[in-house]
Amino acid sequence: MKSIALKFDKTFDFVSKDAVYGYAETMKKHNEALHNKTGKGNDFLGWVNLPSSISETELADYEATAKALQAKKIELFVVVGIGGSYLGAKAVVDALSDSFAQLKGGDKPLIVFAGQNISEDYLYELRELLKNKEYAMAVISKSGTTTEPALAFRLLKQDIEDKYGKEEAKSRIVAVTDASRGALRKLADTEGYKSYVISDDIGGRYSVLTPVGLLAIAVAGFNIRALVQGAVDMEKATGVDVPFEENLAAQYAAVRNELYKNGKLVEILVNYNPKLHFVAEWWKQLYGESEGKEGKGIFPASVDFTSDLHSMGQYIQEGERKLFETVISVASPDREVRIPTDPENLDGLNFLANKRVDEVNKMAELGTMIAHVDGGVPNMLIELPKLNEYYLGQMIYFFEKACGLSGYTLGVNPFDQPGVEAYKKNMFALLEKPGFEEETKAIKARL
Ligand SMILES: O=P(O)(O)OC[C@H]1O[C@](O)(CO)[C@@H](O)[C@@H]1O
Repeated sequence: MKSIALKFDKTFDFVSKDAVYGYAETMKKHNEALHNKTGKGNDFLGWVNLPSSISETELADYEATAKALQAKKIELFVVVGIGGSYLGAKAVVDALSDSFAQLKGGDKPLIVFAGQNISEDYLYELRELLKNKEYAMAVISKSGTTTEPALAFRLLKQDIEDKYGKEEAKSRIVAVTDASRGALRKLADTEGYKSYVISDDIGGRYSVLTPVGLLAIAVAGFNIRALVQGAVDMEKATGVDVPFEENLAAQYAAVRNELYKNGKLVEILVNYNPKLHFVAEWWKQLYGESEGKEGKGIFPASVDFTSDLHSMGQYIQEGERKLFETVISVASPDREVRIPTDPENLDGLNFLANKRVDEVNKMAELGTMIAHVDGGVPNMLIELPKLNEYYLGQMIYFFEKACGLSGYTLGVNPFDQPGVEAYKKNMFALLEKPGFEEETKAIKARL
């Protein structure tokens, strides 16, 4: 089986090859700390050996639940969750789905999301849609206390019970949450929902290969075994005994840290296939929450090319020189479209006649990389042979492992997110949540 590849020669105008390879020992040490659980945040390292420890029983269970829900002829599967409790599933499902699945329909349920925002319009419009659809639901929250999904689920739970009756609704709701803590665990146990446990040692942003991601991906009709197999193979390929020269995760972590040391403060994840848009959103949470702390960290940004070359391209080419790019490139598209010859050639495009659209896309990709490097933006390339479950599984684990290594190199704990509490505290104070009386007084005095 082929593997995803990492190319970073287009960073050597900015950082030296020697400096990058000079990280070999550091990366080995950090990789050992991840595997031996001796580094910061070592109570959140359940993801390190997760792929190889997913059992046949677990996979069969997710598949059976997905089948049982599909058997109800559901048109929609509503996934209620936010952050790591939604982005992984969204990333994989979008990457594998027909671009127009929402309009074309098909025999597999579409996945829609809720609880990933607090927009009243969004919730109203979703509830209107659900009135006329057959659907089921997963409510996913590791802590079981996150406001956004809890609020959405309060509304949607009532709707599904009104539509199907309490008993049938019960068989259409799956909860994914912590084993014992949190309001969602209590609710799921009291109501008797089918439920899955997110283990304590796996943080939300590292949870896509748990039921948090796998259930929805299976309901959407994709092959979770191939996804997990890709991750298993990448777990092996980035193990402690794999030398730096062969360890893609260690190399990626080294290059981005060396670029950061040399003033490249923003990393832009680039794709040339809009199906990868949410892979970048997932990656932004993974790296942003893991590294952005203690006044440090590369800012993770993303663009969809070539679309954004016509909006953000100017800035990337000539704006502040604090950027570097990591391009995700898919070697072969799934479909073939050739450009026809036009005898009149009024549009002047006959120089492209008989070429595949992907050839034009690839030349845009190559031309852009060269232009951006010339403009002072170092470029790395992650190549996926194809956009399928197996290579996505490889890429997910590659990014996770590299993130752990990168965070340790930066000197932070890549597995906590203390900064997220600040907005929550203010929101609760403003909403006068019981227990926040002092904060309410203090914040109101500032308004
Ligand atoms: O799964 P939960 O506990 O609802 O958390 C959702 C998201 O919220 C955060 O905890 C941030 O508040 C993320 O780390 C997490 O992915």
